[in-house]
Amino acid sequence: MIYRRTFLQQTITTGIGLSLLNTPAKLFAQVKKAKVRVGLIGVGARGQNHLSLCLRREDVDVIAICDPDTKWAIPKSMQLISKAYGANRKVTAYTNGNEDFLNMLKRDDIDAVIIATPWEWHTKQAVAAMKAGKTPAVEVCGASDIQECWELVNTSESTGVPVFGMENVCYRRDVMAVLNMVRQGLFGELTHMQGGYQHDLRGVKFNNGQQVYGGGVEFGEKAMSEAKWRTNHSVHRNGDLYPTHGLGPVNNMININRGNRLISLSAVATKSRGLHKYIVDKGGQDHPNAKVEFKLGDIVSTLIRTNNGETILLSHDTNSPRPYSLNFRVQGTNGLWMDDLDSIYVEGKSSYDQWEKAGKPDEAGSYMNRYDHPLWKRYANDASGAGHGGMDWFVINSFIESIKRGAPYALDVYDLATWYAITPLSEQSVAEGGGVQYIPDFTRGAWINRKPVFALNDEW
Ligand SMILES: NC(=O)c1ccc[n+]([C@@H]2O[C@H](COP(=O)([O-])OP(=O)(O)OC[C@H]3O[C@@H](n4cnc5c(N)ncnc54)[C@H](O)[C@@H]3O)[C@@H](O)[C@H]2O)c1
Repeated sequence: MIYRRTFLQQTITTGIGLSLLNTPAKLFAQVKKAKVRVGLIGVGARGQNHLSLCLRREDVDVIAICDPDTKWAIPKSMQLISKAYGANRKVTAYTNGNEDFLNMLKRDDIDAVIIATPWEWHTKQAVAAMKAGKTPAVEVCGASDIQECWELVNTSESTGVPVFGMENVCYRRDVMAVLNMVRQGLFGELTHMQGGYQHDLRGVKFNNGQQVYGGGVEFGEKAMSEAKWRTNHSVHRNGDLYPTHGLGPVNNMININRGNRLISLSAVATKSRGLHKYIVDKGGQDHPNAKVEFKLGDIVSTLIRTNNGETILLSHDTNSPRPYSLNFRVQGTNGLWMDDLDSIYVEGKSSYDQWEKAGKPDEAGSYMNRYDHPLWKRYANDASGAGHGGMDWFVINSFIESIKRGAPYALDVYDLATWYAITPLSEQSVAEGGGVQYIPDFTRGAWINRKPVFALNDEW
């Protein structure tokens, strides 16, 4: 067990002053370590990415993996492990059904776990990890209900075990350069932001059971990887099911949970057409899945209001043919950046009413070059070849370096709970025709004094 209980948690567990249970435990203390011993829960498509990155690092020992899929996930992961570690080093695989992660968590030689499982497992597994004294890094999604978000926060506070939220887009190179621009005041005072998940997932939501992507229109038991579980969320739910890629990055720009907070949202959805059409186009009108009624609207728009007066528009658009875009727009009193058109406008610098190109980090003199974030300047080579243009390296690096240094996570349990909460609240809002939903303050008031910690320098 690597976690020292802080004074605050000692006070709670010794029963002096129960009212402290309502105070956020900001004092999570990790013990510094030279090497982090990691277990992975869920080694499907995403878990294998994380596994590869862990295997590349000299400061990580992969101790165990856990996944009930012995046909694909476990053999593929074991191949990666033996390629990196050779035949003599033993890494244990826990494969005995959905609850075997509990056995993995009983080990006393694991410090941290990475959770990359279907959405419905994240909270259960993160809570069990915290209770077992292992600090979890949890993949992104949205919660099933608000209670889940509170469970994450309450367990983290009561056990003193910190949680890392694996929002990799926060580490995207252009997004970090824009964060740098924001912090240097280029856009003036921010007023409005946009972000979202606009990704044609039809080939992810359906496959033929033999390959991860496309090749058929099956989902559920006849399919593999995400089509096995993710598509069912589109059958039963109507809201922003994947809010974090758009929200996480812009939250860092306006210091959400650190001097600012999300207050309320209102969401609306279009009709649902794309998934049904895809099944008919690819599988024919007579395919049994052509009878499935999908609840998820093709495009869900969620408008969020913050305490400090900004608005954030999130879009969730995963059922239609379209090129990938996270739809970022970051706008202030002095100008704005939009990623779709690679465009930027800064009053006093840009010609009146004319967009400029934001450019690329390797284009001398471009905005992206001049404002390239110090972390990327320092670590671009280490990140090279890692998933999603390198940002996946940064997310693992941030998790591991924080543990090694005994430092607070840059993306913590309050961030995770806030991101996750958007999903059930947007579902509720859509069901009420756009009715306003209030977003809980998971910090219980501590946001007023908490200070920004995300990527303040070039360290990690
Ligand atoms: N941040 C990103 O860019 C990004 C990209 C892809 C996926 N993800 C997220 O990663 C997570 C996993 O997605 P994926 O694409 O790897 O899906 P996947 O279906 O390929 O992998 C999930 C794995 O979890 C395993 N699993 C299911 N129940 C389990 C349990 N009870 N215990 C242990 N393992 C269990 C499955 O057998 C499967 O191998 C999801 O939350 C997804 O949204 C994030």
